[in-house]
This record gives sequence, structure tokens and C-alpha cells, in this order.
Amino acid sequence: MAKPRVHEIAKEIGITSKELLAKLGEMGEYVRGPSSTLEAPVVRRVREAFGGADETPAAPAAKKPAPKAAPKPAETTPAAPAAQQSAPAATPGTPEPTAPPAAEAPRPAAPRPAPRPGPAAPEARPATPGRGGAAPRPRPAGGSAAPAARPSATPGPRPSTPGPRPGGGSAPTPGPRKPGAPRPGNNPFAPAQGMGTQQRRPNNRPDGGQRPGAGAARPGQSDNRMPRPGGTGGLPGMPRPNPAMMPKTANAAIGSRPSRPGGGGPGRGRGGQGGGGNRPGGTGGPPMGGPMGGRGGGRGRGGTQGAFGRGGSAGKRGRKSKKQRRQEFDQMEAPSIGGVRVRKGDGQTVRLRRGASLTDLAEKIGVEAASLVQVLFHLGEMVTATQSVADDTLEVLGAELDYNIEVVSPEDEDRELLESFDLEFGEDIGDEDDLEARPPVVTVMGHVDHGKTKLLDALRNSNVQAREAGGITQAIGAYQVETEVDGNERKITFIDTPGHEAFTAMRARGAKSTDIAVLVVAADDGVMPQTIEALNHAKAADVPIVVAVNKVDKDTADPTRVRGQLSEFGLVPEEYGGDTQFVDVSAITGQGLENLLESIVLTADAALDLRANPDMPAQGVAIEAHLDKGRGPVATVLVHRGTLRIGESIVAGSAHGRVRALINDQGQNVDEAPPSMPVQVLGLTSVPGAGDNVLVVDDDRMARQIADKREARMRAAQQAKASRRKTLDQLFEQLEKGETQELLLILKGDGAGSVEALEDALSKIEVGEEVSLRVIDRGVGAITETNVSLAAASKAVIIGFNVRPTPHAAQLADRENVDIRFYSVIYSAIDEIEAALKGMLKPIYAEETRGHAEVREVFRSSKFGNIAGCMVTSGTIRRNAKARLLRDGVVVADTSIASLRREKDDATEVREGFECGLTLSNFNDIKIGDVIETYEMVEKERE
Ligand SMILES: Nc1nc2c(ncn2[C@@H]2O[C@H](COP(=O)(O)OP(=O)(O)OP(=O)(O)O)[C@@H](O)[C@H]2O)c(=O)[nH]1
Repeated sequence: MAKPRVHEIAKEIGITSKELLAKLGEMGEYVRGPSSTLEAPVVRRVREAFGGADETPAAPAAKKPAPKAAPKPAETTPAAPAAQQSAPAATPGTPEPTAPPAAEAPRPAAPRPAPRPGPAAPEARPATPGRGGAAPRPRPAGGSAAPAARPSATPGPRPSTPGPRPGGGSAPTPGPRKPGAPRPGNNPFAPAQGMGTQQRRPNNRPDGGQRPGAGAARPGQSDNRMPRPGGTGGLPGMPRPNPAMMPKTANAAIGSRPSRPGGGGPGRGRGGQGGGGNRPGGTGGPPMGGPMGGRGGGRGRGGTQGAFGRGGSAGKRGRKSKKQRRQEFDQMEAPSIGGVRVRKGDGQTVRLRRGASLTDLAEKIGVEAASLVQVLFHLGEMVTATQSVADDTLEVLGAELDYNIEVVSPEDEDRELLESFDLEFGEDIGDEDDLEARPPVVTVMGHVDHGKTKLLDALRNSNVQAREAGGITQAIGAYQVETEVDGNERKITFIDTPGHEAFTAMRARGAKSTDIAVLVVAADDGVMPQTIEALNHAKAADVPIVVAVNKVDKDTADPTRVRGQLSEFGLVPEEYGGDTQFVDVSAITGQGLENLLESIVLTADAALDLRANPDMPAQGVAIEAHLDKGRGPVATVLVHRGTLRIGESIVAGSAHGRVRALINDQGQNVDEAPPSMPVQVLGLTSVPGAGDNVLVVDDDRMARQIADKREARMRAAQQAKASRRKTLDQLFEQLEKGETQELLLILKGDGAGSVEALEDALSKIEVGEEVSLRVIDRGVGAITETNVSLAAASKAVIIGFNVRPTPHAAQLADRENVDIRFYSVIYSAIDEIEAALKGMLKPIYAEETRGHAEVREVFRSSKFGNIAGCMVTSGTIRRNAKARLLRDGVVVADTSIASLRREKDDATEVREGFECGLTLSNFNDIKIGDVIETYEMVEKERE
């Protein structure tokens, strides 16, 4: 059963393999090489073509039309030839998709290319009919052909495929395809017609893939289809009339595109129906309503097969599963939102990360991202498919489509991220026995001017520990004081940033940095609005409150009143039977400070279980961070659990690094920081944000990976925010104002010092108020992909000072068109950037009127809208020129000349005194008497 190979047949015929391959090519058979095998029908056709006897039994000589025809179709079905011819004929008319097959020349009408309806065509048709499929053939007409084709084709071919196919049905049918030259596969339309399919099937050729459309049609598969009973009749396609299919998704929606010439022919009209319409081949299909239409239409060439397959046989190809079909059907019935058809959901929950794009959503709900873009557009927002979209926008869109969009919170997302590294943040490892008491962390809040800062200073200065150590307290964002309670030395950590805003901002970032709130109320002023606000913030965070009634040294102080006032807000003093500690203090005299410390400790003991496992990789929160000259990024970390040590790899938000040094609140270097101890951490590669969580991980690599992922996520979230902010209105506003231009820079240097120095120097550049410079990121080390992505997203320029980009970063920069400038001398960097800034000074433009035209007539055109018949009354009117439409001297529209005609010809310019016809971009409401004024914005020299 071995199939003959090309070189064998070539030898048999007496030609070279190359010649035979060329001939096969002409016949539309794409065979890979001399050792490729050939299917029997092909062999037969080849022999015929070379005057040999047709050995194939199946192929009834009769059918085969002329030698010419013989070739192609044969592939598949020997018998088919004749039939196919018909098909081909039809094809001719149609445009050729791929057309490689052109070669088929032999076929009547030079298959594909030629639209010409070969004489053969007609004949062919007839043939088809016979097969049952006849009717369909309508193709001849060309467009309509499609439909017809399919049916016929299908039917015909299949049956014919006697040989190969089992039930081929009309086994005898000579190779239908042949004739028409344009084998289905080759024929662009084929898909629609179904011819293609068949052919493919028939062709079991190994090389099937080569066929244009054929790829899919594996021989075997084809066969399968054929056999199908239903299919056989030739109406294979017909059966499936399933309209649903036609409308393939996207196409369906749009559906109406006019059909391509080829495909559409007659059927076109219908084309609209199915998405198929659009496709060349497809078009035809739909009309038929037939089965094929559906498929073909939707998938385009390749798809065709599937389409047919269905009808005929097995859907094995798998082109479309039932589910897919179902989807298509759904889609077809999908409601139209703003003219866009998008399949709706059923209230399902779809989880999306913050900053997800429409493409992400589209993937999850199985629709085209482009449709979502359109739907969103109709909902009033313009975003691209890949742009990050704001949470609420996603939710609104989801609601519109009947999906419950769940935007995964940053906290959840971060938890998932850490989990992927087998890390867990926020929990102590081990059991009860591993836990040890830790100092409470306190935040001081209260109304403005009630003495928060003063109190924090007083507490710090009263710090016994500091005094004894002789250290100088350092403002590192937090400090610890010691106090003796019941004979025990107890520590308390104060966060040095007073105010509930900072407290809440951190909390909003998921950082639980405070155990107890000290609410400062000036005794002379009493409870004030921000006192209540602070109170509410503390309550919301479920943090116990200690009230410091301050300024009791003042004559006007009335501590009792404060107690009474706060009682009304639920803070009842212990002395009144409540459970809130009130302490009278004076930040000035130091009165009551020790009592305050004691109350804090007692409250912590009474209300909280402040314990942590000190023997685990440290976890905490960055409460402050900045870029220090010389030391690089410095972060003050409050350790929550575990003990932070020098040399450990840490990740802090999207920053990472290895702990190079730890400095306590007295400026002393320490080797480790246990729970609740604030320390400055040196060694990070970038500056984390306040509130970022900090954790020690196994190694630098893991730290970097986590940091990079967080960075990417943050960027996406930022883009989402930014994108939301940029409405058209705002854009216009910006344009109109044109006041400021900003040069965004990302600085990368070989050391924190040089980066600092560069930033410093840059900040001193001044070229006027119109332009400014902003460093949006800086760092030490090579320019990374992260830097480039940020630059691309922000349209920033990267300055590399004695550093180079990594290979990947360089490639990305190329791709994204990111400008990277390298310097090794700080002054040349400054000079160049200064020049760049000057170059950004907006050019000055002035408007110059070019011409006027008066509307004398308005012609309505279904194709172009309203066309203004004008007389140019001054200057010239140029196509594409900016234009205003004035009505009674009032500007009704500011647009441009979309098209311009003089008489019946397109014109680029029409001068004064001539008549012209024109249309305006996006403006249709033209009336007689309107005046169209064209103008140009001309750049003027700056002085
Ligand atoms: N007499 C007296 N004055 C105080 C006391 N505490 C603070 N002050 C004064 O009150 C004023 C405000 O004190 P701050 O510590 O700046 O108050 P704050 O609450 O931090 O103010 P903001 O930072 O503006 O919210 C300053 O002039 C302090 O000197 C105190 O106990 N007694």
C-alpha cells in the first residue's frame, strides 16, 4: 500500500523530480519534495497530465473532463474530478485567497486568480447538481457562489472521494476539484464553499498542510467527513445550516461587512448575516445559510474545513467543539451594546488583578478584547485593549456584561505572590512557647496644635535609655523609650509621625503598625473636630486609646471638661467607671509623662496580647524611607516579629537588598533588631514606600524576584489610575493650556552618591517656568528592564551614569523606543539635559487663515453623508486642511476638510472663484449659507 513518492512517479513518467514538482505545483498540489508521497488521485492526475493512463479505478474517466481538469481535484477524490470541475468553475469567479495554486492553470479558468468564469464553470455546476449539491452551486455567479459552492462542493466531493473515503458515496465522482482548478484549498473562497474542505479531505497527502486553506484538512480527516451519511449526499454542508455558526463571534458582530467580491457574489447580501460574510470565502457561505456558511465564514480559510467537517462527519478535527458552537450561537444572540455584540455572562464572578487590561478580561470571559474596547467606548471611556483599567471601570463593564468582577485587592495579590514563594507574611511561626512579649507600638494623634509634636519630643527627651546611653536621639521615624512599671523595665515604641492621617495612610496600605493610640487633647481647648476624627480612626483600626490631656500647666486648662466631652464619644475614664486611661500631662513641664508611659503599658497589658516570635525570619513594616546622600536608600523598619540581622536578604515593598547596616534611634550601629524595635536599614537597592511590608527571605534572588513582581504590579495599578485620569477633556485642557512641559527622568548610576549628585545638579537646572524636570525613579546599578518599562510607560528618558543597560533592557528599550543617554561626566549630563529642556519649550504657533468657501448646496449621499456644494470665496480650500464651519458668524464645528472634489474629480486644492464639493470630518450638519473657513497653524520663531 505504500504510496508512490514523487521521484518514483517522475521516474516512471520520465521526467525529473523537479519537473514533476513544478507540475504538481501547477496543478495546485503542493508537495514538499521528491521523497514526498502522493495520493492515488494525484498520481492519477499526474499520469493523465503526462498522457499516461489513469490507473485509478475510481476516477471514472468520464467524469474527468479534460485532461486539464483532471489534475487538482483528483487529489482527493479520484472520482471527483468532474464534479470538482464544476466547483472550480465557480471558483474562478471568486477571488483567490491565497492562490498559490494559480498554477492550476490547466483548470478551465485559471483557477484562482482568474475571476473569469471559465466556461468550465458552468459545466461544472451541472455536475454538482447531480450530486445533490447541485443547487448550491450557484456559485457561478461568483459571489453567491460561495453558498452554492459549499453545498455542492461538499456533497460532490465527498461522494466522489471514493477511493479514499470509505463511504465516499459517489465514489465514482471523479475528482471534482480538479476541474475547477482552484481546489478548495487553494481557492480562497473555498472555505466558504466547502470545496476546499473536500479537497483537503480527499487529499490525504501528507503535505496537506501546504494547501492554502488546507492545512487543516488532514487526509484522514477529510475522509471521515465524507463518509458521514448526512454529508454524503452532497449536502453535507447543507445540513448544518446552523446559522449560529455563521455569525462567528466577532465577525458576527460586525457582520455586515460587505462581502468580498469573490466570496460574496450573490450571497453577499446575506453575508451580513454571518460573520462569514466578510471573509472572502466565507461570504458565500452565510448566504446559504447553510452549514458551511457558518463555518467558513467564521473561520476564514482555515476554518473552512472545520465547517465542513461538521457537516460531513466527524467533528473530530476539533475545529469546533460543541461548546464552541454553542458559544457561537450565544454570541449570535448576544445583545448589542452600543452596536457591539458581546456575549453576556450569567452573573459569574471573574477575578482580575488590580490594573488588569481589557485583554485580561476578554480572555477570562472568552470574548474579543476589541469588542470590550468598543463597549467601554460606548460607556464613555476610551482605553486600549492592553491598557490597565481602573477597578471601578472594570466593575462597570462587568456589570454591563453581567459578570461580577472581583478585583483582587493588593493585599490578596501580595499574599498570593508570597505564597508562590512559599512565604507567609503576618503570622508568627511556631506555637505559644515560641512567643515572647514585645513592646507596644504607639502612635500619637489629636487636634492640630494640641501638642502632639511637643509631647513626642518630651517623651523622647525623657528617654531614660537614651540619657543613660548618652546617645543623641536620631529622627528615624520612630523611637523607643523605657519606663519602669511594677518594678519591670518596659519599652514602648513611638512612631514619630504624629497625626491620624499618617496612621491611616499606613493602615490603608495594609500595614498594621500601631498597637495603641495616644489621643492628645489640649486641656485648655477641649475636644475639637480632629480629636473626634482621630478617635474614629483609632476605633476603626480597633486600636485601644490612651488619652493624654495635655497643657495642664496652663491656667485655662480644664482636664475634667475633656473627660466629660470624651465620655460622650465612648471614651469613659477609668475613674468614672470606664476602661479608658486618661492622663494629665504637660509636654512643656514634663508633668505626667511617666504616668502616660505607665498607662500605655497597662493598657497594652490589659487589652492586648503583645507577643511575637523573635526566632524567625524578620517581618515588619517600613515606616519611613528616603534616599540618603552617600548611604543610598535608607528605610526605617519596625520589626513586628522575628529578628532582623545584618547580612540578611530582605524585600521591602518593591525594594530589595541585603542588610548592610542597622542603626537604632540613637544613631548607633546594632547587629540586630528584635520585635517592635525600629531600626534604619541600609543596603536596599531602592527606596521602599512608607507602609510597605518588609520581610527577610532566603536569598537575594528571591528578594529580587518578589520585588520585581511587586514593581510590575504597582506599575500596572498606577497606569490604571493614570489612564482613568486622562479623559479627553483633560487632554484638551492640557493641550490648551500648554503651560507646562515636563521632562521625566530615570537616573541610574554606579553608586548612590553619584545618583544623588546627579539628581541634585539636575534639580538646579532652570530654563523657565514652562518646562520642568522630574526624576521619577533612581537607582544604583545597571539599567534594567524594569527601568525601561517604567520609562516607556511614563515617556521618561533614562540617564545612565557610568552604567549600561542589561542586554534585555537594551532590547526592550529598542522595542519600546525608550531614550537612554549615557554619561560618565556629570557636567555633560547636565549640559545635555539642559539643552533638552530648552528644546522642549513649546514652539509658538499662530493661526493663519487659508480660505473661505460658502455652502451653496447640500447634497445628501448615503455613502459620504452630507456633501457641501461650495463656492470658494477667498484663498484656497485644501483637502485635509483644518476647517471651521461658521453659521451666522458663529463657529459651529472645528474640524477638517475630509474630502474635496472639483467637478467629479478629487482635488487637493480648489482656488477662489471655483466651485467645489467637500465633506467635513465628523461633521454632517451642513446647511446652505454656512461658511467654511480653512486655516493652518504655523510655527513662529521664538524670541
Ligand atoms: N503650655 C503648653 N503649651 C504646649 C504644650 N504642648 C504643646 N504646647 C504648645 O502648643 C503649640 C502646638 O504644639 P505642637 O506640639 O506643635 O502641636 P501639634 O499637635 O504637634 O501641632 P500640629 O503639628 O500643628 O498638629 C506649641 O506652641 C507648643 O509649644 C503644653 O503641654 N503646655
